[in-house]
Amino acid sequence: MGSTGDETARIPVLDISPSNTNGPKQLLDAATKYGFVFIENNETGIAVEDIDHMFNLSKQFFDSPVETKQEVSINSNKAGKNHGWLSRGVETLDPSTQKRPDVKEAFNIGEPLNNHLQQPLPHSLTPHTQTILAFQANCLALCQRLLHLFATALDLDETWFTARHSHPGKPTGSLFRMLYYPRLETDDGTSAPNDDIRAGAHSDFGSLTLLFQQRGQPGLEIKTPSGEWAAVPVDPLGERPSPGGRDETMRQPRRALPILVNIGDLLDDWTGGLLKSTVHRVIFPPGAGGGVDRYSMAYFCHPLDDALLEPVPSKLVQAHVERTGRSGAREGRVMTARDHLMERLAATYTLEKSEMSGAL
Ligand SMILES: O=C(O)CCC(=O)C(=O)O
Ligand SMILES: [Fe+2]
Repeated sequence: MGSTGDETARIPVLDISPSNTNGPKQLLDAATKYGFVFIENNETGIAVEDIDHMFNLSKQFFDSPVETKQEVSINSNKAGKNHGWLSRGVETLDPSTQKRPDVKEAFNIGEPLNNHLQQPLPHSLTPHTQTILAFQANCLALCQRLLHLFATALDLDETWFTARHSHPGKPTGSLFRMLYYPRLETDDGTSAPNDDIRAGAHSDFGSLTLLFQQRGQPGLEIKTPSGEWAAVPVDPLGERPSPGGRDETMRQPRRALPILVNIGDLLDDWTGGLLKSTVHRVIFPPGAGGGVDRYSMAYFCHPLDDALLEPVPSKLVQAHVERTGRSGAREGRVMTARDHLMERLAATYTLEKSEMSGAL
């Protein structure tokens, strides 16, 4: 499984507001070096109240009785494939090393079509449908902003990626996922890490992932090029000491946490590996962090189902493809984004021999 390093991952924190004219280049550099980047959650981001609201809804859902969650189970007839609630023990993200399934629950909500969700919500969430739709729309808008910056940095037509990720009435593979990792319960009341893991090592399937975390609930790690695991901070900016030495933080409005962004396998393949998808996992952190529940939310952004993974007409990408010999095509055939997703899901099904599994 690899040892947990003491290291904290050095992931850059970027300002992508229009006033930062170096934004596109800084974003491309981070994506090619680390595959992970924090985005300052300023006017270009998502309101902290909206994120808090979604975390409250998520907690409310995971706290609800198991029968309520069962109604929207991923295995129930009502929910479409990949959509719905995954109970603890259903998903094993790294079957090659894990003795036991991931210690987590998840609720997968597919991308709305024409502003309508394509699956039933549990009763506790139905009154909040508009809030959820608005949050998904905000996540998509942030991904589109990032894809626009990537196109600029790669010297492409600025809509090259965005046009392939969203079009009214057309389905995509995008998915919004609420995650709940219960704290570790041990017989003696300690929270010492054992063989259990919250989410096994994996890389994400799509183009970009946005990850929302909460203060005091660490656990995410990324694999560094040397093969060590490095902790991803929840708050890479930390609390800055006030000049007078007094703790001013209590009197100030709560600062929004930067949003974590990572590159998925599809964008890695599409760019011949120029943009890197990086392996990551979620652990019970040693010490106090392992003894607290962790809630996170991920938005997995995927292209339109029928988007062709044709060569990206950028000199930078083409030079990289020539070096690596990799492209979005299989045996010379240009795939669609949907083919790409199905190929990944099929590989995961075979590994796990379960009806539904795998990161999206
Ligand atoms: O919860 C997290 O921090 C990460 C979740 C994740 O990597 C995934 O669901 O793909
Ligand atoms: Fe992931």
